[in-house]
Amino acid sequence: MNKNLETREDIELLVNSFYDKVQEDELIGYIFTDVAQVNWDHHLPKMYDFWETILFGRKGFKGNPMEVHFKLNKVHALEQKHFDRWKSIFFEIVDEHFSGEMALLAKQKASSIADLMLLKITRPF
Ligand code: HEM
Repeated sequence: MNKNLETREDIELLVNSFYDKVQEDELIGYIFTDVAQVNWDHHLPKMYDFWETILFGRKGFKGNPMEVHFKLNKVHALEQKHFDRWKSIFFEIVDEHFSGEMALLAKQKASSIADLMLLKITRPF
């Protein structure tokens, strides 16, 4: 039985492991490393804040994820297959480290945000 997802440290572990795996992925890794040339020192803390806000309701995240991905899509088309892979890596990493209600919630939230993002990107009206 894995541990519950309950602290900032847990989120840091989740986010770090997730993006380690994302960067190595042959289908979506290059979008982060080559296309967007993500500055990880900047992006990772932002993602800790994002997930703390989503899961624990703590104020802290400032950003506009829909806008960021909308712009990214103009540089490199983001398609269903990319979001499917994003979700499957996220699910895998959550399940590798955590169990319990928060782990389930993290997967549900990730999934619904990903689906909404793809919908907005493909039908921007
Ligand atoms: C294939 C799918 C995706 C790709 C390729 C992608 C890629 C990116 C990239 C390149 C950035 C900008 C990083 C930077 O330079 O600072 C970013 C930011 C971000 N992404 Fe994604 N992303 C994807 C899906 C998602 C999903 C499903 C979520 C949420 C569940 C998400 C949440 C975020 C957030 C919160 C930010 C920060 C936004 C901000 O700065 O306001 N991404 N993403």
